[in-house]
This record gives sequence, C-alpha cells and structure tokens, in this order.
Amino acid sequence: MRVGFVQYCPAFLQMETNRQVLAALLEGIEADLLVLPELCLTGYFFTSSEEAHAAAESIPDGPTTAWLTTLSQRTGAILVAGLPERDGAQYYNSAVVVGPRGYIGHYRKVHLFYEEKLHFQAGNLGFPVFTVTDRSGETYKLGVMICFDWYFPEAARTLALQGADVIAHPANLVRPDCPRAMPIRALENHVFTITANRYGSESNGRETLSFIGQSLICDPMGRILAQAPKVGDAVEVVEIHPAEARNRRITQHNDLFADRRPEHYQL
Ligand SMILES: NC(=O)CCCC(N)=O
Repeated sequence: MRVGFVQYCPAFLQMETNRQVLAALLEGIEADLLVLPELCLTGYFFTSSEEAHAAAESIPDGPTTAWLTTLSQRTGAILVAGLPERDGAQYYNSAVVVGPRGYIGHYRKVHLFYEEKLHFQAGNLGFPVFTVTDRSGETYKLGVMICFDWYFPEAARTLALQGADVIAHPANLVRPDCPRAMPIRALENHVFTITANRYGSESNGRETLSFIGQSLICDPMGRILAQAPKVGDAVEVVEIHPAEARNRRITQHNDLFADRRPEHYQL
C-alpha cells in the first residue's frame, strides 16, 4: 500500500489558489492514502474568531469535502485533510477522511493549541478509527489526530488500542520537537504514522508564527521512512504493509498491549 504526505505553504484564506496549488502538486501522484496539513486550504493564524468562523464550513456538506472527493477520484487515494468546521453554532479544528466515493468520517481536534482556544471548541468525537480499503481491496484501520494531539501520548495510544494500523496526522507545527517525537509515538504504539506539516509563516497582526515543515512517515519500529525538508513543497509516497502494525509481539513472552497493566496506571 502506498501512503504519503503533502507538504506545502498555503496562501492565507486564498482557498481557490490553494486548491489549484494542491491539485498541481498531486498531478500524476498515485497512492492509496495521502495526508494533507491541518487547516490546509485556509491557513492557520486567524486574526479573529469572526475570521475563523467565516472560513469554517459544514462536514460533510461543505465545499472542501466535495473538492477532496474529486481529488480522491483523480488520485485513487483516500485523503485526510484539515479544515475549520462549523456545526450549528459550534466551531472545531477538524480533519475529514474522504475516498473516491466521498465522505468516510471526520475528527475534531481534541487538544487545541494556543489561540485555537479562542476560535474553536475542543473536539467532542473522541478518537475515532475508520476501517478503510486500499486500491487492492486490502482493509486497514485508519486513525486521525491533529498537530498538538501528538504531545499527549494518550491520543496515539487511544487510536492504537482501538486497532489503528496507520495514524494520519495533519499538522501545522511551529515548535521544533514533533519530528523528534513521532518515531517514538510510532514505536510505542507499533503503528505507522504520517505527519503532513506546512511550511512558511503567518502573522495575525500581533505576532508571526513560522511553520517547521519536516513532514514525516514513521513505521512501527520507529524508523523514518520519508521526511521532508524544513522549507519547500514535498509529496513523498512510500510502500507500507499495514498488517505489520498488528504483530505487537516483542519477545516470545511479551506482547506490547497484552503486557499493559492499566490497573497500575494513574488516571
Ligand atoms: N498547530 C499546532 O497544534 C501546533 C502545536 C505545537 C507544535 N508542536 O508545533
């Protein structure tokens, strides 16, 4: 199965421009799963909640889910992409999972970072895992977390305990540490992880954030299978076998999850 990330620099609130840039980057790309960044068409650093809410849309009825469906039909890939979501009077920093036949599911970022807390509610869908099928007909379990969720081991662990083989991780990373941590998130949960970050910088009129690029794909042994530079567009696709995530036997006496002792873990 071919999986990959799409790293690029969105133009703030220039959704049509960003759709064209992403479509061009994916021209000729064939994959089973592609992960795009957090807030991938809008950009990140909103100047106000009004601005964030004006850019938000419903899932699955909004335009971004529809656009991703056409992109999925063109590439054959399942796509995971971040967008601001409106659900009635509530707003979330979300990621949608789309295949060639349309909407599969979505996730609402549980751990909001910095000024996201001014604009969005914390996610209320938990950490759902989706059973999806690649182009060969092989099914696997796909979990989703967004950016700052990586900082909380419980996020990836909850997805892995629910059977996720692959964790899609749309991101807008600004701190330097996530690329060092993701190999360990993959290793400690024995899963594949695909972190799709953006690069460039954005100002909200009061301060400027610089995004660190370095998108990366990790395997269940904590090896980095692909990594993008700090700056520049990058679409990297690698071959993986999701079933490798299901054998969590470490020695003939040790299984990673069977050996857990939650009765001793403080809540
Ligand atoms: N957009 C974000 O959640 C940034 C999280 C902090 C970091 N790791 O950069």
